[in-house]
Amino acid sequence: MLLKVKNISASYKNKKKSVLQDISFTLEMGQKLGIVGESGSGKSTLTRILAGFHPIERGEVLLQERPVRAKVKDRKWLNRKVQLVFQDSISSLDPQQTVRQVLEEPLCNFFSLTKKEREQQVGTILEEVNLKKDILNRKGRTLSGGQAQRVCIARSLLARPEILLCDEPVTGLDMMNQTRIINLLKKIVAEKQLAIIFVSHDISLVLDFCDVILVLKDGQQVDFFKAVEWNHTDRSDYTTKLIESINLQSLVFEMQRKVGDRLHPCS
Ligand SMILES: Nc1ncnc2c1ncn2[C@@H]1O[C@H](COP(=O)(O)OP(=O)(O)OP(=O)(O)O)[C@@H](O)[C@H]1O
Repeated sequence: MLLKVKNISASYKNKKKSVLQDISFTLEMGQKLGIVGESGSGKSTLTRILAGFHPIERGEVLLQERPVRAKVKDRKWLNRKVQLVFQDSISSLDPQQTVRQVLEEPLCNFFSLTKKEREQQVGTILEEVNLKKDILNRKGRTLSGGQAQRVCIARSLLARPEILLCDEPVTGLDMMNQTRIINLLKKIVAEKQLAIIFVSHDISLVLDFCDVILVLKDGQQVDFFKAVEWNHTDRSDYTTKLIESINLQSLVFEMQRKVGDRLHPCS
């Protein structure tokens, strides 16, 4: 078991009620977990907890059996194991840094490598995320949204994380770039030994991309199910409404394609 979240609750100082109540799920290596829910349902709070940025009130989170806590002394350990990719990729890049500096940072922070080894790893990761080498001397603010998101994904992967935590990673990108980033993330999980947690308000995207889905509503877990079992009858009314709200034709097509891919992985 890679990650175990057991009956956690969380709140903010200025809020009377817990903003997350009794959340439980597990995540295995290589799995893609989607967290879906409307605005204010607690998705970002949950991701902050998993990355060790927000404390829990009750319950526990175990990453490879070790408790995840919002403590400074656990910061370095968690920073490498759980890497974050945000929606607003351009503003998560330091405007003063070149892409080369951005990509070398995790290598310097987490590993003892020679300059040549760092250059090799940066070169390899650029190829993996489909970026050309000439991007290395450019600064974050000169990049397009799609390029900036690829740089952020590359930076995260260089830390060799166990979990890539993507919070609305394609929101704000045009359709073409959304598809490219989703395909890139699919390729990454298929090739590397890691798990992805993909946070989105868009259930059709999550059903297409993820293996298991956690649905949140007002801080409560209303469903946790396998994506291929999306049409089972024991879904909550809320999840059923969410699913009904998307274009059913395209969903059936996507699910058939997904099941087909699993049955015939080489075709
Ligand atoms: N820093 C904060 N201080 C106080 N309350 C907060 C804070 N951040 C979030 N909240 C509250 O916690 C609840 C959950 O918010 P959260 O941002 O986790 O939801 P979300 O599902 O990620 O929403 P969105 O999709 O809009 O980002 C909301 O009621 C929100 O108002």
